[in-house]
Amino acid sequence: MGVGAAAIWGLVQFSRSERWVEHTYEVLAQIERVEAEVRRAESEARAYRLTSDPAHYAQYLAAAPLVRQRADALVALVADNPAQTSRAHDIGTRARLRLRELESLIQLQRTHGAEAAIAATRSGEGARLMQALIEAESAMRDAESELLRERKQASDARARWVIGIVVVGTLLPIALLGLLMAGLSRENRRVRELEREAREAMIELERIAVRRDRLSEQRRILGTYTGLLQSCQNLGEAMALTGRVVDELLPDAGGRCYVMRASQNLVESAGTFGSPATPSEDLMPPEHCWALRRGQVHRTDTGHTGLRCAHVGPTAHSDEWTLCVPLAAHGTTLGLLHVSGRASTGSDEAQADAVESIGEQLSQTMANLQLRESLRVQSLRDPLTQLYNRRYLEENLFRELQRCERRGLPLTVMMLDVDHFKRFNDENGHAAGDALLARVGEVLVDLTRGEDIACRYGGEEFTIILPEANLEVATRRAEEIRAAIGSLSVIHMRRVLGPVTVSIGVACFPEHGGSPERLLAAADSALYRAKGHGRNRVVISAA
Ligand SMILES: Nc1nc2c(ncn2[C@@H]2O[C@H](COP(=O)(O)OP(=O)(O)OP(=O)(O)O)[C@@H](O)[C@H]2O)c(=O)[nH]1
Repeated sequence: MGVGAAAIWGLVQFSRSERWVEHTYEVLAQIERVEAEVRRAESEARAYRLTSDPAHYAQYLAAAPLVRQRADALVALVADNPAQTSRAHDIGTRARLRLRELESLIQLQRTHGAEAAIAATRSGEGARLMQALIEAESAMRDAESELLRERKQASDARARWVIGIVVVGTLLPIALLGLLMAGLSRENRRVRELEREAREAMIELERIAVRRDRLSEQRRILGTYTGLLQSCQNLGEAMALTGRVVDELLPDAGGRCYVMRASQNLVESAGTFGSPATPSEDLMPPEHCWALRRGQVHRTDTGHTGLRCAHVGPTAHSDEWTLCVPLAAHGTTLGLLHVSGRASTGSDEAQADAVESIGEQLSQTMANLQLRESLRVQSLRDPLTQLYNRRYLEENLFRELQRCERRGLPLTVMMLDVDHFKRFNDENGHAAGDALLARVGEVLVDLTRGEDIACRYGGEEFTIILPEANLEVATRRAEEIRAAIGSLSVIHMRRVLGPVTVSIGVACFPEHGGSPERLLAAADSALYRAKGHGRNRVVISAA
């Protein structure tokens, strides 16, 4: 706005200066016109003097008033400048003087002839008057030229000022516009940055919400798992449940649950689940797994530099990860939980943590189940021979008998007693007697089938139930047992003990009895008879 006003003011001033310059030129032109008219009148007067042609006289008469007019116009033109007005008056006066001298010459010619007029010119008066006029004109012209110079300078200065104003007026808005644009661009960038940060914050929030939902879902699954785990009756159930839960938590991964054998020298797969990214051995020594060696969780993937376990197959995918969680409780290694998957399927640290929690829960459960199992075994087995005890025998004989009866199958009971065991004890010591009984127990396990039930009935007396075995088969088996025990050589305290013999009584369902009591009594009676007939023999019930 200010720049515009200054520019307009500058233009007005410039135009005013220019008008003054034009005015100066006008003044100079007017001086020339005055002189030109004077010279025209002078020329016509001279021509008339020389030719006496009235046409020239008429021309002179026409030129003379113009001289006065031009001189008056010159005075009017410089009316604003007193010095120049005075000079203009001087020019007018001298021009009129020159005209008057010409007129006097013309009158002289008209009255005395051309010769007289020509003679009059020789006085030089005309040349002096003309010279005076030229000098007056020159003085005025010089003064006007000085004015012209000053006015041109003023005009140029104003022109420069206007140009300056215009340039400033043009560049300033451009500069301001540039600054404004830079500010806007900065603001725009800031807004975009804020938008980006807001977007990232939203994405992070969503991620956190998804993670929170996933974690609460994991907690729910783990809570249910822990509850169900406590109700598992055996290791098989616990392993199957664990497989299902790991599958639920890591649907794109898979693996195996392993159980440590009682010998502690092999870890055996007890169940598989999901789709593992890489296979893992069924049966392996514990040394094949870094987690079992070190007793701590072992991971391999791009973020973990852990060594690959020997039980895991070769890498099939670049984004593959493996996780081995040792299952241990009370300082005893119970097994291993092994999972493998691929990072691209979205499994994360939280899921790995969940698998570790599963490992901890499972370890506790395995320890409890093993404890329960050992208590159960203890309550059912004889600790010296590891054979079933009498309580177990009585419970199962009834059940097996019913099963065989329902299916129309035979069942045989053998009663076995070590001959002269008292003497053996007396000669070799009670500990040697124990060693012998334990060895006899092993023979009985070796020579019976899985479904047969070998028990220590009490003392040096054993009972074997052979479901589905008839008298003939059972007698053959009894002979084999008798022969095997007869050829035993037991080494105790670096001494070879024995040999010993056994007597066996055999009773068969349905021939010798239909109830557990009757069968046991029949077998015992047969054993008694075997003893009576000299021992080291098999006697079939006579009932
Ligand atoms: N070392 C040991 N001895 C036992 C155990 N249970 C019972 N005995 C002994 O076994 C012996 C059984 O002796 P007896 O019943 O007289 O029978 P036996 O000497 O084998 O004679 P026969 O049966 O007639 O051939 C007793 O001396 C018991 O002390 C045991 O767990 N360990």
